[in-house]
Amino acid sequence: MSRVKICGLKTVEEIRMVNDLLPDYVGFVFAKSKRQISFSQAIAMKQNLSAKIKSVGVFVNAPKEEVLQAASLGIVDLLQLHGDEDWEYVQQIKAETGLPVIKAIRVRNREDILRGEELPCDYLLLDTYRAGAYGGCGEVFDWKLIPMLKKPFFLAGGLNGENVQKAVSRCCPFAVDVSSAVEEQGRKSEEKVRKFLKKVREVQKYE
Ligand SMILES: O=C(O)c1ccccc1NCC(=O)[C@H](O)[C@H](O)COP(=O)(O)O
Repeated sequence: MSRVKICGLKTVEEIRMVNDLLPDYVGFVFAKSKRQISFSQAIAMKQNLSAKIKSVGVFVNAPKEEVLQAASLGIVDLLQLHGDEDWEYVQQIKAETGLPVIKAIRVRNREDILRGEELPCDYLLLDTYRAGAYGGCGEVFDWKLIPMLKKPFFLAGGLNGENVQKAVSRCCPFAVDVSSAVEEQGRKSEEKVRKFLKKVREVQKYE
């Protein structure tokens, strides 16, 4: 049964909306992005978030102190490292925060994914590679590149209400992750999030 992460929420209103729909995870983007939020925004959002939904802090090559601060503020239940963080960085963040770590891999080829498996993280997140952008691009990568993996993985990159059932059946991810396709004018759309969740839950009913 694939879980669902809705990434890039920016407001308490969006939090109230997902509290009714209950995805498994929401992502708070602290990296430079059109979806970037501050720690004080995240505090208000986490205070209003249902205890049934876990919050994931998304960082790109951040100073370790920044990640440790987010962990100590209690605004994140998991950490997503979405940049070029190496083995030592991942290991240190995991040891010092005690939080589960998701390491994002921007996939160009199968070797990128296999190298990711060697990192001391709890989960991988497989996303589309696009030069000059770290994430949230809304583009699909070639799922045929995904090998058999030992680690559970989040599948990201251009997922939407039309392709997510195929993605779940073909790739069997631990979770699917979406951002761009559930937005309307830069905000998460209730209708699109609802449809995405329905599609994921539907495919699993028939398996
Ligand atoms: O979403 C962003 O703006 C972002 C910026 C920098 C690093 C990571 C970012 N997002 C991480 C995610 O987990 C997204 O959900 C993932 O990249 C998929 O996005 P999309 O293809 O738009 O569904």
